[in-house]
Amino acid sequence: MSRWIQNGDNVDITKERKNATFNTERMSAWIHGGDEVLKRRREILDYVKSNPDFKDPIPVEFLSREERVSNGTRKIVKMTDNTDQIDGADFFGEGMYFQSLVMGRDLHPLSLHYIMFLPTLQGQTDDEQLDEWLPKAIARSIVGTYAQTELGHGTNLSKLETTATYDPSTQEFVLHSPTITAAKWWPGGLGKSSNHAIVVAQLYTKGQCKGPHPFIVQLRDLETHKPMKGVRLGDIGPKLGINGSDNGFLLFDKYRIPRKAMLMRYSKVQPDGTYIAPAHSKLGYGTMVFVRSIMIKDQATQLGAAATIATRYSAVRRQGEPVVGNGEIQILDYQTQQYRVFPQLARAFAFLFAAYEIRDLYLRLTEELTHGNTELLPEIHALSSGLKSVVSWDTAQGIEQCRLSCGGHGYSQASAFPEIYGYAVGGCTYEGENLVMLLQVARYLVKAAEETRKGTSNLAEICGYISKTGRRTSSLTSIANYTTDQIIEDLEHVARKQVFHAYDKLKKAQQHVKPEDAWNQSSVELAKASRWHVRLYLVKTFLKKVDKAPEDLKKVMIHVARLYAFDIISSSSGNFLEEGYMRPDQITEIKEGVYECLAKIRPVAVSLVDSWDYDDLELKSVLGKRDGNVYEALLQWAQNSQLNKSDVIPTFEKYLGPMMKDARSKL
Ligand SMILES: CCCCCCCCCCCCCCCCCCCCC/C=C/C(=O)SCCNC(=O)CCNC(=O)[C@H](O)C(C)(C)COP(=O)(O)OP(=O)(O)OC[C@H]1O[C@@H](n2cnc3c(N)ncnc32)[C@H](O)[C@@H]1OP(=O)(O)O
Ligand SMILES: Cc1cc2nc3c(=O)[nH]c(=O)nc-3n(C[C@H](O)[C@H](O)[C@H](O)COP(=O)(O)OP(=O)(O)OC[C@H]3O[C@@H](n4cnc5c(N)ncnc54)[C@H](O)[C@@H]3O)c2cc1C
Repeated sequence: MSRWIQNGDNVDITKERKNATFNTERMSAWIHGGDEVLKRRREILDYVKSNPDFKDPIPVEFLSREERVSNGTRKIVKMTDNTDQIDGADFFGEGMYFQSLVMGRDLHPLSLHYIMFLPTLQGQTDDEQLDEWLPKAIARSIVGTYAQTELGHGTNLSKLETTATYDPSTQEFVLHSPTITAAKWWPGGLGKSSNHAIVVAQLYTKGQCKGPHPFIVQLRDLETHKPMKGVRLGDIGPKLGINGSDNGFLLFDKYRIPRKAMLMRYSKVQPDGTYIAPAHSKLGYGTMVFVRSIMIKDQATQLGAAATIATRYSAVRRQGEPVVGNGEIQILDYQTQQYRVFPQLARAFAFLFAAYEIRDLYLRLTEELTHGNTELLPEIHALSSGLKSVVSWDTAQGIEQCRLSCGGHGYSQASAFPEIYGYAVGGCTYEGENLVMLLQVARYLVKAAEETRKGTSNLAEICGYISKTGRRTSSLTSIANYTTDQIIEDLEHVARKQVFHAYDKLKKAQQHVKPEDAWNQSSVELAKASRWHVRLYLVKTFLKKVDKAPEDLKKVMIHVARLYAFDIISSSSGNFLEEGYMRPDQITEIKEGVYECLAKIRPVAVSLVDSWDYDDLELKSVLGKRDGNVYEALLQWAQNSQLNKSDVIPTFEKYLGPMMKDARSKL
């Protein structure tokens, strides 16, 4: 039974909760990593709810840009005054939850300080630099961002234009933006809030360019907060989402910084200008790998929120009367509605469980790097890049499906969908544009294919399927007997086939054209191979997690996990039918499997979304309210509109009034 049934809740949603075949508390604990984690979430929630400093004056949708930045800044300062309320070391868990409750989806002027500035200091400084900068950054006596992208270059770091030229006579670097396209553009919090930044610039020493390197740079005076001489910066204006964040631009005019401003854990420049290269050329990209890994949980949380809103609303919304006279039915009863919403819920779970895996892998990498071992780097780069791309894309599409499933009310900002979408879809672009990152995965897969073809393969577990000899036809007989192993075998077949298809295309093209043209001409197929590789990983991870679940939870979650897999197969049936691997009747079976899963999930859908443990404070959606009383809440929400401050607005007196008066006088 759910703990959420209260007097005054909408009757339909109450009835749904009574249908639960499992304990939502147990399910929540399983989803979030155990009873203790759940208990801590509740404590953090209670703390946030009880603190008036974290309240918004009105829903943020009604605030202007300046008010959003100001309100966000006020809250994040209060929030970070109170980090003793959470386990600071558990950024992925308690940190992200705390900030999500307090800050919502607007981001804020300290986002980059915590997500990239601090992690770069931790990951890229030598001991002396760490001692100098980390305490200041933790104490927030300085606020920093991560300034890498430029107007002219985002993806291709090797062509960044900002230069850092070493001058041994003064032991300083001279930072310079030689062109307009060299202007740093996008960094969060850069416009008006940060007084420091990690600036990624082309390092020149002894007349040679050594490629992009990170520097810690003071941008504003610590007392007046005015830009330093030689530094020009500002806000880049409103965006599709995250308008509480002052993303900014930055130009340098021969701005001098000390030699020790170059972060020297891996690469070094000695006082005489001698350059010492890092053990692995991509170690300097470590913070991006970190963010790509934490993004997976963030995206899963956004898609889970969208699915929760759509499911709860679909339980209380009644529309259509299939049997005339029997009254309108809950829209959740329509199979088409279930087909639209439940796969999004299944995806959100798949992404969350993958997020746990990538977190563990990232922690292993950090540990290995402390021993100077970089072996895991290519694997985690490929996996985090691939997950980031597939997850953020599916999340954006999924949020939109959830929005559409709520009809007209989904289009209102009251639903929270515009906020959720605007926030989450940025993830398709930042930390590496999705297609570019898929092509990074492809480089890894091409190597695995090459190894396999040479017969010398000793592949990492994650791409072990590439060297397997699979079946020529699917062993699926009936959906009821379709086992986890068979599902994985079938997905492995398609992933492997696409990897070799792309690989062979590339090799063939290489015989006729230059390597870069061959790559370009094969890139659509290569990106497809990457997507299949990631989907396979997601399905495996999800099924593995459910396999280990306690029996009472497994009974429910198995349908969700199978829906995730069947939805992938049925919506790409062409790939499975190719060369007769599957027969049309097998695809029909899988489609029936989808419908069966929808029917199994239907009665417990509300309880399943309750198990995600979103509080109304976190959802920030009128449609997704736990009590289901959406109509009263919509009417109340609309009262916040600035236009409702008076019955007759000045614009009427100015334009519409005279127009109508004039027309009346002519009749
Ligand atoms: C405790 C207190 C708590 C307080 C709480 C506060 C709470 C704070 C808030 C928390 C909120 C949580 C929510 C989190 C998510 C939301 C975040 C939103 C913020 C968004 C911020 C965005 C920032 C940015 O976007 S920064 C800019 C990012 N830019 C990019 O990603 C650029 C993409 N380009 C690249 O990465 C590269 O250029 C690349 C990889 C495309 C090509 O690089 P290259 O150097 O040209 O290399 P290439 O020749 O292609 O390849 C050579 C070789 O190297 C391999 N490679 C490349 N990269 C890596 C790597 N990183 N690691 C390992 N190997 C790598 C590549 O694969 C090649 O290998 P081979 O094939 O073997 O040759
Ligand atoms: C919300 C948001 C927040 C951000 N925050 C920060 C920040 O804090 N700090 C920071 O430094 N940056 C930040 N960025 C910038 C972000 O990292 C870049 O936008 C991103 O890396 C993509 O680079 P780009 O914009 O130059 O796109 P481009 O690289 O110009 O991409 C444009 C198109 O070209 C394609 N393309 C490019 N290269 C290739 C290739 N090699 N092969 C095939 N196709 C290619 C892409 O797929 C894409 O379709 C942020 C961006 C956003 C949207």
